[in-house]
Formats: sequence, structure tokens, C-alpha cells
Amino acid sequence: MTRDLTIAEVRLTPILVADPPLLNTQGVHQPYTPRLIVEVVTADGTTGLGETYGDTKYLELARPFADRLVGRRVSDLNGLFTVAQEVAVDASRVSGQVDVGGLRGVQTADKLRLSVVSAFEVACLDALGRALGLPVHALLGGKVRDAVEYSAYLFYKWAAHPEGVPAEKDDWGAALDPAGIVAQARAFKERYGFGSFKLKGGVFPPDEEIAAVRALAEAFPGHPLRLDPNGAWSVETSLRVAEELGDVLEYLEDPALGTPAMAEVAARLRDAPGRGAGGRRAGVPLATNMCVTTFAEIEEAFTRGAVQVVLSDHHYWGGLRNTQHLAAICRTFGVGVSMHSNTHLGISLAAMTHVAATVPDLHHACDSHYPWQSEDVLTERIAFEGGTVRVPDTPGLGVELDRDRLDLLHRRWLDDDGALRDRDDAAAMRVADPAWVTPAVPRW
Ligand SMILES: O=C([O-])C(=O)C[C@H](O)[C@@H](O)C(=O)[O-]
Ligand SMILES: [Mg+2]
Repeated sequence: MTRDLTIAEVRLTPILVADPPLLNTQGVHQPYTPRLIVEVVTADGTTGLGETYGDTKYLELARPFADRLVGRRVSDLNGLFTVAQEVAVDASRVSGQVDVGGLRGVQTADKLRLSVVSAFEVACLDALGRALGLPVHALLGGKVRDAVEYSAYLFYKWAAHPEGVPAEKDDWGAALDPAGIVAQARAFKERYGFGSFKLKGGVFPPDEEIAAVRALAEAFPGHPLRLDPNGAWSVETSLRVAEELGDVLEYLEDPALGTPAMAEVAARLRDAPGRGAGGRRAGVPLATNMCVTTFAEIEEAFTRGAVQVVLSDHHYWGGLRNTQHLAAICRTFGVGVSMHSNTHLGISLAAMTHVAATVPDLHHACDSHYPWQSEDVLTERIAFEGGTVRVPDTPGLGVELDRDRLDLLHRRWLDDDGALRDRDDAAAMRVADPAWVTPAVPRW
């Protein structure tokens, strides 16, 4: 039977999902964060799902983009990039600065477009897989592993959002010191079996964060640990932390902002083997999801040896196939690869799992915010077992949309007065601390 895989309809549903009060260097997560759910429906009634950022600047591009897709085929994945170029980006949306709240590198028009394309690419792959009876990983060339390892993503956090702010409750409690972080890590291990731990830093002065990582190293000897201050430190501070923690860190993520600063940190670490406080090893690898976030940024960073691990993110790299291209380039240059995560739901976790399953040299556990998300739009939550997600072999992504849940979360978006429709961690922080401004970098 020949199937008609022409796109007949594209449904876009912006939603607001509950988010706990997680702290980062720019502020704190808002109680609800925007996501966009994409449904691509073919002429013969197959629906594919995708998910991406839901802030206004992405919605503005997603609508005209979706209109242009009707009449094309879900198998025309390369064509998505051509269509994206036809969609104009409002210059006022492109600051050229590091994205507020999103912490996903410098904003450019292309990156906005790619972040939109990614959701449609995933939705087309899902539809194609469902139509052909093949899992998405098979469409990407086939899986090389049956399960993908994720790391526990530890955050400093308040027990609750500020008094009087409408929010969902969470049962993680506060984590504002080393003991709190270790307790959070234990909960992650007990609930999901994670064996690697990443601490989101850049929140407290570096010595406090060093103490937290030391406490983790004592509580979980031999487990891979990472610290990520999102570029909040100077080169000198980065070097000091690298020396202090060089013996326990798997990698240090974006200690300083931008390729020149990262390159200087990396070079000085290379030149100082075996040195460091107490004779500790100082050659800790540097990872990034902030200075290598586009193909254009690769050459400078790799030729200067600024990073040893790139944390890919299929959302802003432009989809699952671009993630594979990035992994191939990293392999060529002997740079490691793993995955970054912003707040996301199960559709994106499934997409991350399918593509991660196809990357041969994925040597580090991937980041995922999913455990922090108590809400989802799927009929069944994706489970972590022993810190891994099993790679689905069912057609498409292997997940099903719960339309009632989707409607509920969309209703929340409709009811919002606009205050939460654009993620703004600094604004959320100002609710508790009216004098708060996004800290200048380097902060320490
Ligand atoms: O650098 C990173 O790993 C991130 O930016 C991940 C997330 O965006 C995280 O920092 C957050 O949401 O606060
Ligand atoms: Mg990072």
C-alpha cells in the first residue's frame, strides 16, 4: 500500500509547565515555563510529535514556518532548512547576547530558526517512523546501544517558590549548602539510579560550590562529577576551581564565558600538569554548551583547544541529524560529545534518547531536566532505570500524546497574562529580591 505522507495539517500548542525554584547564575526558574508542542499530521492521518522552546520569539517563527510546511512531505527533512530561511526573524529578537534565562549561548537569527526547525524535524521523523513501522533511531541509521545513560542534574534550590506566587509544590526540599546538595543527589540516585552528578553552579561564591562538589565526591566516591557555573567565573577563578577540584571532576563546564576565555583556561591548565592545591592534578577537561552552540563556532574553539567536550542540544543545533553531524565533527577533532538540557518534557527526552542511541562515541552521561518536571503531555511518563532510558523500538519516537493533559497546560498558557510566556529567570528572582539584576560576568 502506498501511503500519502504529504503534510496536511500542523498543530502548534504553546503550553506552560510547572518548574521548581531552581537557581542559576541569572536568577531562579519561574513557577511555570513555556514549551511549544508541534503536531505534524499527514494526509493519511499519521501524526508526528515534536517539542521546543515556547517563548514568544520561537512562536513567532513557528507559525509562518508551519504554514509553509503544508503540502510538503514528512520525508523532506533537508527541505526544512530551506523553508526556515524563508521565515524572517524580527531583528529586535536577536540580541547577540547570551540568552536570558535559557543559558544556551549567544542568540542569532539562525539559532532561533534552528530551534524551531528541530521540533518539526523530530515531528516529521516521528510521523515517518510511525508510517513505516520503524523507530526514529532506525531512520537515523540505527542504534548502537539499547539504553542511554543520563546524569542527575543537581541544582541549588529553594524549598518553594516565593510566598504568594501561584506554583505547584515539589517534594525535593531546599538545597542551599553542601549537605542539601548531597541529600538531593541521594534522592536522585534512589529515585532514578543515576550514577553521574552535575551541579549547576555560578549561584554561590566559588568556595561554597567547591565545598559542595567535595561533599559529593566523599558521598559518592568514584562517581563522575561535573560543575557548571554558566560562564560566571573569571579565567583566574576558573583556574583555581580547576586546581581545587581537578582530582574529582569528570569535566568542568563553561567555567568562563566565551571561546577566548575558555581557550585561555584550557591552555593554562595544559601548561600546568600536576600542579595545583595539594599537588592535585589540574588538567581537568573543559566542556561547553555556551561557546560552541553553532557550526560556525566550532572552528575557533577546536583549533584553539578551548573545549574537550561539546554538550549538544538537538533543539538549538537544529535537530537530530544535525546532532549526528556535530558528533562526527567532534570525533574528527578528538573532542568528546554529550548532551545539554534545558527544561523539557517527554517528547524531547524521547528524541534525545533516539539520537543519543545512534552516536557511537557518546562517552558521558547526558544531562536532562526531565526529573524536575512533574508534568508532561504524554500518556505515560518516560522511566529512568539505573540512570538510563531504554531506547524504544516501537514505531516513531515511541511516545503517545495525552490530549487532555495538553489541553490543560495550554489552558494555563491562555490564562496567563503574558508574564510567564517568556522565560525570565532574573524577573523571577526579583519577586524575592526586588533589587536583583542579572549579574555582570565574570561574577567571581
Ligand atoms: O548550561 C547548561 O547546562 C544550562 O544552561 C542548562 C539549563 O539551562 C539550566 O542552567 C537552567 O535551566 O537553569
Ligand atoms: Mg552548561
